[in-house]
Amino acid sequence: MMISVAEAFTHLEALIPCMEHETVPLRAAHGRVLAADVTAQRAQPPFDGSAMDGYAMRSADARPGATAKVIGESQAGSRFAGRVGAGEAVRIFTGAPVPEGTDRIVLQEDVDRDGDQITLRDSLDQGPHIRRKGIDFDIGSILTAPRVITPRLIGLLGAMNVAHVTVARRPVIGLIATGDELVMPGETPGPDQIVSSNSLALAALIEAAGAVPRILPIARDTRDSTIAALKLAQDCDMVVTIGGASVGDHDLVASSGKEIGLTLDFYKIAMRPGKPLMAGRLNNTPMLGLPGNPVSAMICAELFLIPLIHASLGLPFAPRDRQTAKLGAALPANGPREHYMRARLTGTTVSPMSNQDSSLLSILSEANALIVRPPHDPAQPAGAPVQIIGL
Ligand SMILES: Nc1nc2c(c(=O)[nH]1)N[C@H]1C(S)=C(S)[C@@H](COP(=O)(O)OP(=O)(O)OC[C@H]3O[C@@H](n4cnc5c(N)ncnc54)[C@H](O)[C@@H]3O)O[C@H]1N2
Ligand code: MOO
Repeated sequence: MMISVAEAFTHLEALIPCMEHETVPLRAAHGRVLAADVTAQRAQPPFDGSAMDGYAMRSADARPGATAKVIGESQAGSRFAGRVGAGEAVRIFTGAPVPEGTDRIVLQEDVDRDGDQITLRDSLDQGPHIRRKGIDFDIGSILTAPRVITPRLIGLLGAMNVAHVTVARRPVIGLIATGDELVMPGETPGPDQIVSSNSLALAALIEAAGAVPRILPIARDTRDSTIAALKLAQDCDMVVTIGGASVGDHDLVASSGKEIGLTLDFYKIAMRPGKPLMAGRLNNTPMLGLPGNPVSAMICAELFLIPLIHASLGLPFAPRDRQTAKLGAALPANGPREHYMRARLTGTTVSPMSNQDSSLLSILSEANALIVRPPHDPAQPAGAPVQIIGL
């Protein structure tokens, strides 16, 4: 019995690998998921600072035509130590601490200087061009987990002087391709063989999602070879098989796996492509069995494996985001399976690719979106709204 895509997603929640935490230097934290809240070790800026190059004065003195005596200099990294009184100014540069007694920076463009005397021009602006202490963040402010550590976040954490962060360990995903027809990428295929391109594509997808792929030896179409490969995967955080999922005489993943402790939560979903998807546990290790067709494998990985990886890292377990777009061409009625059609999104219009066969990698690589069609969706005219998932 086929279950729906939504039901499959619900089943998968119980299979999310549970990752422990580790501490890494901030420099190595890009792309990781923050696992514990972080406290700012300092305020930013740590003092009232100038936002411009100019002169620090009392705002009461900053009038067109006024004059002031320059009594010192404040530069970034080295402040003016004294106090500034009425009729006085301090030469100041962007990022420098604002001297005591001043509350306003006058731009150097608005000043004529003669020795240690300045005269303010008529073009004076409102100012004050001062960045108050802690305006960006205060000492002790909390950055909450979980969140993905982006380059922008690394900048923020660096400014907080947080040198190490606690992150979820990256799950190791064992990848097992199955089939006598496959050779490892880079080897020379025989006349009836093909390259296991799925292994490479899935490894890249897994890496991009924040996990560590481990490409295991190809399982040949025998019980012994399939069992041997599955056993190699048992110390991974999750095992992903490719192919051998359907009903053919040589589709051995489920039958061989069961001999060594594989229990399936589901097998077959009402989805196109991806019907023979299966999921369960190989003893304690979560297992996802992808169909072998290259497009089916990639789309199932996009829809199910990426959310599983994200959730294992501590992010919410959620289906891929969907948007609405306008159909660029009419579509016939859909069959009983939820159809994920390879498509090209241009602006707000999405057009299905001409051939939806689940073996076509060239079409998959040209696509930048999937149109999601519900089971039994009636025919749709061009211009109708449809749901899409970005690729
Ligand atoms: N009688 C039926 N036949 C099939 C059904 C069905 O319901 N009844 N379902 C079809 C559907 S839908 C799919 S999807 C495929 C999936 O089958 P498997 O998961 O068992 O995949 P394989 O048979 O092993 O391979 C299918 C196809 O993909 C190529 N392949 C496999 N692994 C790789 C790899 N690592 N890299 C690149 N290409 C790979 C393989 O050579 C085959 O061409 O079953 C249909 N059949
Ligand atoms: O469901 Mo299969 O994945 O279409 O080719």
